[in-house]
Amino acid sequence: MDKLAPTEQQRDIGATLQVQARIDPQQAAERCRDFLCAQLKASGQQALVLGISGGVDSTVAGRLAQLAVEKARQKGHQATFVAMRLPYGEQKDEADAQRALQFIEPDEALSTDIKPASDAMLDALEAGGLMFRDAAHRDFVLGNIKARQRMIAQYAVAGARRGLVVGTDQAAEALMGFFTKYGDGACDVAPLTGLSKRQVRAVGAALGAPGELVDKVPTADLESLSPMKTDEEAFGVSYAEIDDFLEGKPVSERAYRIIVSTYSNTTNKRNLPITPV
Ligand SMILES: Nc1ncnc2c1ncn2[C@@H]1O[C@H](COP(=O)(O)OP(=O)(O)OC[C@H]2O[C@@H]([n+]3cccc(C(=O)O)c3)[C@H](O)[C@@H]2O)[C@@H](O)[C@H]1O
Ligand SMILES: Nc1ncnc2c1ncn2[C@@H]1O[C@H](COP(=O)(O)OP(=O)(O)OP(=O)(O)O)[C@@H](O)[C@H]1O
Ligand SMILES: [Mg+2]
Repeated sequence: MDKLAPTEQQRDIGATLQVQARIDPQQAAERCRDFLCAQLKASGQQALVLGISGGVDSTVAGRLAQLAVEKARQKGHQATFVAMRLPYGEQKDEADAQRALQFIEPDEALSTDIKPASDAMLDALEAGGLMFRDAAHRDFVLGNIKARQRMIAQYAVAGARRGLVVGTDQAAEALMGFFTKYGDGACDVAPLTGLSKRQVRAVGAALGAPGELVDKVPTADLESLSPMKTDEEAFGVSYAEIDDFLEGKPVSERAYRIIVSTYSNTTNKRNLPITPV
């Protein structure tokens, strides 16, 4: 299929999301690690906190966080990385999450099941009169409750340990608005900002992450009725096309149309709350 030459609008969006067409993965890894180390010191906090799902983004951000606290300690600062397993009941890819933890080697690993609290909130909303169109609608709303429950858990630990919550948002998710507002979108530091998905994978490979995690098919895995649903299924375009768009390369007309309209429809998710002044 014919591809469209990159447009000015495409270049503007790539620049807004701070994407570079090419990166040196080793240098990018060092930059992200040093960023986290510097923010820890500048904030006067003593810990980094991050949920580890078994997906590539948290594998990479988690290893960077561990390297950052090790560097901070070398410089004489008190610093700990707390990795959190936050499954909703039993997680289908738990083995990948354990593999990620083995690779990251966090100072500390905590595990909290978010199912009881998530289900209790949905039950209470329904008891209070909230109704849904159908089972799929209810399941989608519960998915965002799960993401926000993980946010609550991470901020509780950050509060308890004088920590900063690390976010895993990268340019592909930012472009598609593919995160839960104030759920996984909420964080204090976001080291993967500006990286396309393939660049995140390249940083993971440079860090020595296991191949099966580096190449793993991305899933938000929030919908109980569609477990392990792939992000690409939800988007209707592939990450390769999203990355090409971000890196200023030609993409198909269909991909261009979907990406630009999704970006436009999710503007509010990348902005601060709307105010009257
Ligand atoms: N125009 C506007 N101006 C200001 N605010 C606006 C707005 N339109 C909606 N809103 C607000 O935004 C809310 C909708 O945003 P939000 O609550 O985020 O919900 P929404 O974008 O509908 O759903 C989140 C999407 O992100 C995906 N996700 C979530 C978490 C993790 C991952 C992953 O990749 O791992 C993916 C998830 O599968 C789902 O497709 C509305 O309920 C409303 O409160
Ligand atoms: N089951 C989980 N346990 C712990 N943290 C989780 C879990 N699910 C999601 N998270 C947190 O939410 C973030 C957003 O999820 P997302 O799916 O975008 O990233 P990922 O799973 O790390 O990578 P990928 O997007 O490739 O699946 C994760 O990076 C992680 O910090
Ligand atoms: Mg995931």
